[in-house]
Amino acid sequence: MRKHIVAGNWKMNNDLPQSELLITDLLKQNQTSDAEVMIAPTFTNLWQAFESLRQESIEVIAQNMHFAENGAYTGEISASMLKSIGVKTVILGHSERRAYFNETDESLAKKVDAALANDMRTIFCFGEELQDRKSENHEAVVESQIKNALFHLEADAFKNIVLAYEPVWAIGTGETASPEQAQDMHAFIRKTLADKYGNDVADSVSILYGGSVKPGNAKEIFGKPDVDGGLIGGAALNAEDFYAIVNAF
Ligand SMILES: O=C(CO)COP(=O)(O)O
Repeated sequence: MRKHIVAGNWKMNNDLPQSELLITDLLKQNQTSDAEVMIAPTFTNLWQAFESLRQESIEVIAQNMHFAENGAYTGEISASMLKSIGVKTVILGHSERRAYFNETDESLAKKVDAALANDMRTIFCFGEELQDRKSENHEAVVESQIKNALFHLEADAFKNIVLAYEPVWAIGTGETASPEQAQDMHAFIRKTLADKYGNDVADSVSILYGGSVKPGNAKEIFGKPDVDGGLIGGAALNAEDFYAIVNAF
């Protein structure tokens, strides 16, 4: 059985008091599903979030990290720094990192290696832009993003990899991929994995969907056989909305 995962990516939202408030609200919600729940606050709020949630079933994860262990990389954070405060999972390759901070498949491959070398789990994000979908190139784009950043790994590494398909045209736009579009792409991703690593690996990797998931559409999207969860942006900033999505399984 693959793990169901719902992760809230807070992006660059919430200062420390706002983060504390949202965590207080999250702790008032009831979980009725079997999903693993995660939140990814900004770096400055990670320690506080970790302390508040130490005894709870919500995992605190990071939005990004550098590939180097340490050194002259002003403004960056390493895997070992995250680990030292208890963070065990990191989101890598988000389309906003790729678009605004020049992250490439090549630099992401190094980040994935650094996370794995530190025994950290990676939620690896990828997805096509609108023009790729319009020109029916979406599968080729996604395939190359996955191959370039991940296919140097041994099969065993996929125990620590979660995939997140986030079509760029559906992020923060209110426009969602239809449940069928999500399912088609997730099945394609699983086949791409199976062709390289075999069915056992492909069937064990959780593939999340991200892009305007809301309480109103989560059930239908999560109902698809190859959708194992969601990476949630805007709706993760409200505790009730977020738990309505967590409980959509
Ligand atoms: O980018 C996302 C999660 O990483 C999705 O963001 P939205 O849910 O706001 O569309």
